[in-house]
Amino acid sequence: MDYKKRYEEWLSNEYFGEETKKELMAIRDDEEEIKDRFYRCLEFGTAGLRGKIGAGTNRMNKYIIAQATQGLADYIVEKGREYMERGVAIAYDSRHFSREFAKQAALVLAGNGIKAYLFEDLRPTPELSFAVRRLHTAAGIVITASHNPKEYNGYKVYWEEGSQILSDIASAIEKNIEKIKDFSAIKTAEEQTAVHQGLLRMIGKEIDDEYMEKVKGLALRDDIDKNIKIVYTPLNGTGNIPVRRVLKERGFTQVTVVPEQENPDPDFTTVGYPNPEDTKAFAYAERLGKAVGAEMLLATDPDCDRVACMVKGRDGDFIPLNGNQTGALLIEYMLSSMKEKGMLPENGYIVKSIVTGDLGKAIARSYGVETYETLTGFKNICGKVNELEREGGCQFIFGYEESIGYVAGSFVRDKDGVISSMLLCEAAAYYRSQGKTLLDVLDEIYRVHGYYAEKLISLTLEGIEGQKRIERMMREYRKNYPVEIQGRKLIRYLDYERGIAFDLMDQKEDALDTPVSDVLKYLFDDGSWYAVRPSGTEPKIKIYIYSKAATKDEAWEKIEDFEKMIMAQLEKVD
Ligand SMILES: O=P(O)(O)OC[C@H]1O[C@H](O)[C@H](O)[C@@H](O)[C@@H]1O
Repeated sequence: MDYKKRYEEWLSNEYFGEETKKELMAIRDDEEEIKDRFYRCLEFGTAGLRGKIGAGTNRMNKYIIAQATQGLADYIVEKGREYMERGVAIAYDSRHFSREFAKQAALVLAGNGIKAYLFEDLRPTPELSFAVRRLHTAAGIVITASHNPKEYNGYKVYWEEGSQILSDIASAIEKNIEKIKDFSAIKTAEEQTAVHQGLLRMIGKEIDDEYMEKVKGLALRDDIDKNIKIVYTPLNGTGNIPVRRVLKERGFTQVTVVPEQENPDPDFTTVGYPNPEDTKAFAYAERLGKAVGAEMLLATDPDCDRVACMVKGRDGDFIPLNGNQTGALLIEYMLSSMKEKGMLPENGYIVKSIVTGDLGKAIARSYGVETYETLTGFKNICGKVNELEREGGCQFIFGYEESIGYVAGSFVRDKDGVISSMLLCEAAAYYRSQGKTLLDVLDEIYRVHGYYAEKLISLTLEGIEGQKRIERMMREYRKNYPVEIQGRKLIRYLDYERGIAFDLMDQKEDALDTPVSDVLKYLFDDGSWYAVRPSGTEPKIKIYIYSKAATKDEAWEKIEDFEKMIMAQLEKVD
């Protein structure tokens, strides 16, 4: 169906309310806007459905939520009675309409005879993963757009092991969605009826308490200096209550929370783009940090599955740590503490993505710990954990990505900003008791393993035109890529879409055993490499550049050379 037909259908079908029709009537003469809202239906990307809030098939609204949930409900019904009774746990964040969308999803499930466990108020995404495992539900839903700007919302789906669905279930749900030709076929229960029939149950404190105990159970040491001064910002999202609570219960007495960003604010008034990967999100925390003499700043993203930190440097300024550096520090802290305490398993492993740097892997190897790699997305990282758990014989220690997502332990199958905030504070407090900051420890790591540098470049290209240009860039780059960069020679490239790895030395092609994904990765003879891929959560093309050298300057020189060459190549594509 073309976009115009979809638009007309939404205007004429009685299922769509007056508000929606009014919103759509207002864009009647704006062809571009109609096209943008209706040229496609939202699809499951890196982290579920994600889009701008508004009326249309390419937008997030209660109809799209109902439609997606009907698709999920059909999938659960196909699985049988037992799955329907086990039901679905639902959480939501602080965004516009998150609460309403969560309720809508619960009522569609109930309308299909599936039990819904709805959190009474906003909760971090990882707690939903915990709830799925704890309540033994068939599935889970979180209404969140993570760190996207305020105009966005999203819909993440979890399956019974507590991790986000992979492409097999996502395409089964998408097929079910396609079958819904008429929105009025979606079954929705009345709230009262759902409660009365035992199909809608509220959950809250009991899950919080158990989750908290589990998180604290991951603590590795108590010989730490808990007087470390920390400034924390939940960026107006869901982290405020759980992160504060875990730090308090672990005995950290000097935690100050940024007051302007403490409470939920769907407009993210003080931060704009609430992504702690971007150091601008730390502006308020930095100011407060200087005023109170903090040694470390922490920021969780709005659904609190990710955390970033900044550490006070020698001159008093706060220095940001990127996801690769924080991951490396957490690996070093965890593995060295486990080793010291005789807790390091012989068959332990960590998981990272193919675009995450190699320093964590080098550290893990030095402790005899294996590293597995997956495609981008925590669903893939935790999917690997699920798979290895089924096979048995090895023990998961830590999973992480360069995009500041980390998890430890086995009770949450997603990245967890609460767990990682606790571990980061613990690590910082432990090293403080030895007179070191996390920056000092990072330097020690570089001295032992070599200097690793990395740069992530994201080009934002919005709308249909942007999407097309990203497609063109990927298509062109696939055919035309540099084989030499300032004397460094390309030795191997991997094309995850075509499922091949090509070795330039012996001109040999191997098949990759990873699922198909639009990612290109180029490896050079000096150990440097880079990858190019479209983002699955934002209208961006992402370029990840990595180098390793004996010194910092040398490592950065390489990054700059690579950046110039890659960007020149990409910018040729208009
Ligand atoms: O690079 P993108 O496709 O935008 O994904 C960025 C991040 O999005 C979500 O948070 C996923 O759970 C992460 O695993 C992923 O790294």
